[in-house]
Amino acid sequence: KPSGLPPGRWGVPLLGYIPFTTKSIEEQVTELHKKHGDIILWRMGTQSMVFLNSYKLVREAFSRSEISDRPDWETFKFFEDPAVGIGSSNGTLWHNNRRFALRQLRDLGMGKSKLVETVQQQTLILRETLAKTAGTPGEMPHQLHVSIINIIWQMVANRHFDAQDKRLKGFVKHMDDFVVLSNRLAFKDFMPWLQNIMPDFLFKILIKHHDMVAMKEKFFGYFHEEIQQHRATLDPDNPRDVIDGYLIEMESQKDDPESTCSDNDLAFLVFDLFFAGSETTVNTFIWMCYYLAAHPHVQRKLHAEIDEVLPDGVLASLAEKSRMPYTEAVANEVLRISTLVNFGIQHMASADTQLGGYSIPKGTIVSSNVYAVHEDDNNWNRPLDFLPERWLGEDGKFTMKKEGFLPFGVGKRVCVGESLARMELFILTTVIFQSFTVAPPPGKTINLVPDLSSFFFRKPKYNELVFTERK
Ligand code: HEM
Repeated sequence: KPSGLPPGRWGVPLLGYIPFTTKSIEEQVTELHKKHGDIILWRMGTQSMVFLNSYKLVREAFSRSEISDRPDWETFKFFEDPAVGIGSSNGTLWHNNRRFALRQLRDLGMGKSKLVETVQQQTLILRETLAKTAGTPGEMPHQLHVSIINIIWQMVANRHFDAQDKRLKGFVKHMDDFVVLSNRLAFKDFMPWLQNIMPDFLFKILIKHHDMVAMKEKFFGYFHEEIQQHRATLDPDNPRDVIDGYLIEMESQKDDPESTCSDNDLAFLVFDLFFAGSETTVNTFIWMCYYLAAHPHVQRKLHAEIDEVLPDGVLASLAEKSRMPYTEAVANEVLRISTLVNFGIQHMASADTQLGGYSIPKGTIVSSNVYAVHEDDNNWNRPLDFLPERWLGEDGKFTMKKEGFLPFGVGKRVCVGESLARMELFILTTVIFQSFTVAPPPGKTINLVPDLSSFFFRKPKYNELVFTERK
């Protein structure tokens, strides 16, 4: 092991350190954190993975441009070289796309009534769906997924679909299949030498190369079709959505040799907004329902605030947000305690650098251990308890505490959809809990232990819920 690297697991060449244990990566990283401190190294295959366990280190690292690239992984790039879109790209193209996306999300996602109305409408559809099964135990209806996807479709392509729409069903299925297939690409990223010792056709079977390529064509076919339809009906003076916005920008740069715009880039940008914006929001709301079902006294306070500020079924818009500190506190506490994206999205060092007194060579993968930060008792009093009150000042007002809070990341690659996600959570929570009480089925309890089987998400485990209509 070269000197100067953070402490941790090095292992053997090519394979790195392979533990013989059934423990999840999160459990193992937690053990390494306890043993070695706030910065640890774990060599997985050929990849040097550094995990940062304190807020201070994460903020310092992710504010630096030399630790703001994405890994050069096929799992992120999907056979595009160099990567395009926003979530996986680097350099000037990423910069341009990030600026573009932030501008679009600022115009469409915050306060502008069109998207707020869409979120309200989609939440009302969810409310109707829940009303049909009120009083009977069941899982969170699929309509939640459909509603969240429709909100993104509306913003991106000015469209929405019926829950029964075949195209939407195909779209949701492709998205799930894509996640499963992309896991196979990890072989290419973590053990690239396999490609040199295996016949090409066998390696392609291993990573399901042909299935992935076929899936990519089908999936991206949707977006290219949508882009063509938009181009054919574009009115530059009245942009309808993100696709129109991009096409206008592309046209204005058509004579600029430095322009990074292309149809393919736009298709990936659209994909990134769907991908980054749907599972995250859906699962955060499921966590919200689970925590409220498990903590009826919190739910009662939430109901009281909703009834006071939004009497007689008045629909929430963003105007009420500042008068609903408890609702905001509940949302923040759910984001903290559930830690959905437990290792953030991976960054990569684009140059040799130093961090926390250790060397970080170019190419090192750097992850935040968000779970460690969210349960750090230097940042939080009784971190393992669900206490929305921790977000309220003595005057009862909501106080945003940034130190030690990382659900959306921090620094140069911080989530571009945070304001949209917060707006969705606010409207979903107020509209659904205005109408319903949620509880576990009689005699049962809610299991709040997360499913740690996936590297990227700390998903809620399956729990049955009973939504009961409020009088
Ligand atoms: C509760 C919901 C959400 C959570 C918890 C969440 C969390 C995150 C996290 C942890 C990152 C990685 C930051 C980093 O690399 O350091 C991220 C990036 C990103 N998020 Fe979100 N997100 C949510 C909703 C959304 C929504 C609604 C959208 C847009 C529709 C979105 C779009 C993105 C994009 C495009 C990136 C990549 C940014 C870049 O690479 O520069 N997210 N998000």
